[in-house]
Amino acid sequence: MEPADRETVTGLPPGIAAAREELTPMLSQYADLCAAHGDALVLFQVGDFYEAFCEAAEAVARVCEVTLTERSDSTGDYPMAGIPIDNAAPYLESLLDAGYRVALGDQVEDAEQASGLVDRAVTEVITPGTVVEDDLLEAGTTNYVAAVTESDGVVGLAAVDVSTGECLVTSGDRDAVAGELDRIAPAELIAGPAAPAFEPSDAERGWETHEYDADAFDRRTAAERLEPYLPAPERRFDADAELRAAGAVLAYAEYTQGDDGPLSYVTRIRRYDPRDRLRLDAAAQRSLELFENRGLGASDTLFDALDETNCALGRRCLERWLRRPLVDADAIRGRHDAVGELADRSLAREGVADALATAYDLERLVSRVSRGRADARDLRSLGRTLAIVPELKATLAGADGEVGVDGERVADGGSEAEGDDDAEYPRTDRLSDLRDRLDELSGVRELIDDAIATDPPQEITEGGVICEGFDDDLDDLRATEREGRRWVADLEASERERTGIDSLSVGHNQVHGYYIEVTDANADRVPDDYRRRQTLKNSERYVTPELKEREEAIVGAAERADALEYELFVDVRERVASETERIQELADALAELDALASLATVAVEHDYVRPELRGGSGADADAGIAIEGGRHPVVERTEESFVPNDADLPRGSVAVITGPNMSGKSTYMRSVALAVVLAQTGSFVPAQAASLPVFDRVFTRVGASDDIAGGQSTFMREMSELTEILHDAGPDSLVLLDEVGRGTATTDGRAIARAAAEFLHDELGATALFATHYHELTDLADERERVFNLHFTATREDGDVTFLHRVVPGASSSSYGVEVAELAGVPGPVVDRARDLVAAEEGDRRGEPDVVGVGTGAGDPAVDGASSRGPSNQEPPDEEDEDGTDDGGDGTDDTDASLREFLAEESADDPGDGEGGPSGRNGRESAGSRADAPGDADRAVAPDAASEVVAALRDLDLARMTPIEALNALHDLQSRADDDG
Ligand SMILES: Nc1ncnc2c1ncn2[C@@H]1O[C@H](COP(=O)(O)OP(=O)(O)OP(=O)(O)O)[C@@H](O)[C@H]1O
Repeated sequence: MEPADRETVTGLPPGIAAAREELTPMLSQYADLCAAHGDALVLFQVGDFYEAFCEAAEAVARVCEVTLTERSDSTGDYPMAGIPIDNAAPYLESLLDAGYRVALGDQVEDAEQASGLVDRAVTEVITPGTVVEDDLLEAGTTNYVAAVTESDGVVGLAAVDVSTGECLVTSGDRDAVAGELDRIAPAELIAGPAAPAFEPSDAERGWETHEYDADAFDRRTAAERLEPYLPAPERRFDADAELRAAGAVLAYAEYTQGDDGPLSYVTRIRRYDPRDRLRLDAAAQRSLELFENRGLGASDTLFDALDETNCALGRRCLERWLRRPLVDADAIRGRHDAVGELADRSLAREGVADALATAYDLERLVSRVSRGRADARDLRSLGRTLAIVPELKATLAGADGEVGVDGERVADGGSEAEGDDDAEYPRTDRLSDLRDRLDELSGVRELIDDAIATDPPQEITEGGVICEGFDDDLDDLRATEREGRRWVADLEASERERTGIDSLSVGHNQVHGYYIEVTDANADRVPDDYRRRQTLKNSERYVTPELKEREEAIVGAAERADALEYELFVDVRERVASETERIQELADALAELDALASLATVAVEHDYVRPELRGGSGADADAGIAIEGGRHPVVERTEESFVPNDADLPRGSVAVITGPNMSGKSTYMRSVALAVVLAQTGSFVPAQAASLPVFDRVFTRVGASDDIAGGQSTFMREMSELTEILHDAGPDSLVLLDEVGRGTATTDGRAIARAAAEFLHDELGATALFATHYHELTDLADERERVFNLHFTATREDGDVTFLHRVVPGASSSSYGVEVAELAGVPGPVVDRARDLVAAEEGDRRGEPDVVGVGTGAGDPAVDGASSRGPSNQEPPDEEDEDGTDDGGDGTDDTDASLREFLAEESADDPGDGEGGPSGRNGRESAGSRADAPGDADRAVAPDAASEVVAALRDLDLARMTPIEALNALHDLQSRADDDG
């Protein structure tokens, strides 16, 4: 969102610029910071507030809903608005939401020590992609800023998460980088010179793009910038564009963190090749509902189904894995091994989960530590997280009394299993490796334990953060302070005794310090050494020379102790920061362990099975998908009785799936694709058994009304997605096509669907699942070697339609539309009539005598009219189509049509007109024109009440109705038929 007045409030507000010559020293300092941060709104620390002035103040007041005040000084009268520093987060969030970048101009010297104007500097520029404040970041998520640029025809992409220090670099052609951007979904994108434009394919996961200093993308500048992070950077990247993008994104990240030099916590710059990961573009992520589900509740996503992580580190890791599943079979098997071991070892799994539940977000903590922003509580949290490491290592090595897979009890990790060393834990390389990577960092932990108080205050300048015993000087100062206070505490008793005044009391206040209070009634008994300090209504307050001396000693010791504590704290923080890299490596290991344990928990709790990975070389090279009793991981949790289905898809085969609406086609196809995605993520899969090849890309194209295409032309979108698939898919791709072609006129749609299926099979060799209502596509099974048909069925019981959700071989009856209408209770005459019309149309196409109105269609009430080869089981003895493959394009289709298609075509003025589009299918318009259409009189319309119902039936715009709307409409028609009857 770009605020309309952004340019007047970012950089130097015009009001300040106009008064440049007369500004007070403070405003002049403000003006300098504004001028240096032309793209940001500067918030300027004045005591406990961040203030903005003039037009910037107006924006802050409006966006943050705070009061706009007027300030007067030698500059003149001008508006001012401020937000409290100790509760700045919600206001900063509002400013970010309103599209501003915010520069924090902090006081960088102690106001009390400053002679004259306090020094201020911008310590951080808060932007959507570079926020580091916990309050502004969602736990367990990543927040990237990315940079793109093009060089030598290669597009480079670099992304950094400033809150954790993670940095990713890759390159490719424009499409590959677009796919990666969709996957990474940065909050902010900075574009270098010559960078192609990248629009998010999903507005809700969109990024804000802006251009950034072209110099930062310069090769030499970028290399210099990278040097402290990565020695000899020129040799580390595959492409020049990668180096430039990486240099620029780090330049931007440094700028937002106050331009204080290299970010020491960015220690892991990871270069990767998009081809090393299963490619899942935004369309696939969306239609497989990996991270979002806009149909069901927002939480009904694959990620939610898998997320049993116990800490933010693991959650981020699992998300990364799911966004970028593996393609290397050994790496995948490594994860499966570990998941399997954790699934088998319930004690270890639970131990890991319990320990990790107490882990803090180590990545964000350590980045705060190395930025010098961590407080004492952060260090304590870090220490507590380190404390779980020994426990985790022991748990992985086999806790006391752990029961082995074979049911044998395993003590202390020792082996008791059948004389082999199987029971040595961890059993798998992956978990052993993880255990070895669990660095106890005992030095850091002991330092924190020894130095930092157990429950320290948030403020690090006011004492109470360093433990006693850590530093002798500090202990001495605290002892002096304590001794002084004890003396004061005893003073009351001793003075009462000395003076004989029982009501004498000793107290303290901020202004006057310690005092001895005596009521006026006892004034005459006050000793000579008392000096009056304050007069109250009925009493006087005094000090004695000794009390004053003690007070000075106490205050002096306390102040020096506070200052020393701060120094000690900063020193401890720096010592911890010097171990940043090791802590980050530990964070990685904890994250992976949590993600693996989460996958194991899901596998156990939801009865997943380890998939066998096939493919590669030898006899297995052509192995395809073989799933027994597969389930949809999300739908099975919401559907009380989910029906498992098998999937047997040889490599390069195309399954044409037919069946009524709502019968389960989409769910089935998605279950298959999700099994592939899950397996390559390292997860087990929801099935009884699964054997899967490793795919390199999953493509999906779901039907127009299943898609959330906003205001776009759905057909156009459908076709561009199809284009991408037909360009890019290959033998290692899995393709899901759900009702391709339904967004346009039936004849065209059918032709496109068929041609696409043929191309997938003949040219691309991709493994594909193709759900369609175009029954003619089932003919392909006769014509193509690796095309086969599957269908879904429904039955009726006591008048209720029941979808069996079971996939069976063969094609469904071509007229399932009519049969579902019958099952739903559409009156008999209408169903019969519809059946006649279908038969007539089929007859017409085959040049048979017109059967319209003859009323042949008794039909079989069971919908499961499977025929393994295409046409309806109600057809007259089949006369083989002569050219059943290829005339879709001319509009004179020679195959049968379902009722729905028939009606849709009937409503178009010219069935051969490919321009029909959605408006050509508007039932209402075409019904009007039909009355005058030549030949209409020939069409026998039943002379009874049903004719009205038939007319209404025609008026339905089936192509645009949801299944529920269709059922409601049928219900309505039925009521009307009943009324008429
Ligand atoms: N195997 C199954 N077991 C139980 N319920 C299922 C199963 N498959 C699907 N369903 C239920 O049926 C509903 C419809 O399924 P789905 O959307 O897959 O049907 P469809 O045939 O693709 O429909 P359409 O052709 O209208 O897109 C789902 O929302 C789900 O609740």
